[in-house]
Amino acid sequence: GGKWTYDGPDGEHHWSRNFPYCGGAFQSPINFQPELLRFDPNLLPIQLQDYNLSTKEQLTLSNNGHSVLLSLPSRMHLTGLPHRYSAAQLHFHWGSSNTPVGSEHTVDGKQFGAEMHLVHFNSAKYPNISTALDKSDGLAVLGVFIEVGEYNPAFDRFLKYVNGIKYNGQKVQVAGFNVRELLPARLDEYYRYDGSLTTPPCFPSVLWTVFRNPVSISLRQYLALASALFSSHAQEAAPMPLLGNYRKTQLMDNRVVLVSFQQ
Ligand SMILES: NS(=O)(=O)c1c(F)c(F)c(S(=O)(=O)CCO)c(N[C@H]2CCCc3ccccc32)c1F
Ligand SMILES: [Zn+2]
Repeated sequence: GGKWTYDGPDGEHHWSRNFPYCGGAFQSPINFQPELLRFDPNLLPIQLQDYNLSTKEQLTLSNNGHSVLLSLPSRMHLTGLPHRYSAAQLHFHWGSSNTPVGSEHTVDGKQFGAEMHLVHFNSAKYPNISTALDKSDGLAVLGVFIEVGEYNPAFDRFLKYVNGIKYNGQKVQVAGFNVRELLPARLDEYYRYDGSLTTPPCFPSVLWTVFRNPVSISLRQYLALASALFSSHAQEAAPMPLLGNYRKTQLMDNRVVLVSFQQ
């Protein structure tokens, strides 16, 4: 599909011209408004299978001009959801160096420093993510709020390589690690709703699970994301910093947000 950006003439208000679903219903992200939350006792703790990758495993860290992505082997998967969902990649959304707020989902209007997404596809029903992408039961994304605060050694497993992927199209190999360490302690406390990809093509195909509790990274780690990366290619004359790569919150369209926690 066509090129798209987060601001300017190809920014989010124009996405629906080339990507019709972006102007449709059940879009993400959303604001978690306390009065619209409903406790659901049937929401099970999320179970991570094979998340502890061997250091012999090689993962690809890449800059695709929209975010920084880490490829994940499909052997990694989730249970505790309506289907088995296999991992595909994780990526981030962040703000800028002088405005360290860039999460996509918000809680009662509060935006966090950044947000990590682990994209999975319904491997019980579809052979790969490409076939699952536009199916209503195709994807499950885990969202993790990130706060700027204490240093987080788990994030340095890959953040220390971002200088090798400063420009769009660049990739480096990083050693496998325990991806569980990137997630908050409580996998039983989360927001759950039906939504979409937050970037074009915006397919309404995502079962969202956003964990209640944020993780923290240091300001220096945050700046590795928010000041080291460019959306432009290396050889382009005018380098374009990759900043503010988050979509604004979308209409609820009569959706209810379920929560697995009570107080
Ligand atoms: N917030 S979000 O909705 O989770 C989300 C992003 F924000 C995001 F930027 C990406 S992207 O970097 O791939 C650039 C956009 O195509 C994705 N990719 C997904 C969907 C698109 C195709 C694809 C193919 C293989 C693996 C993952 C994906 C994404 F799902
Ligand atoms: Zn995302």
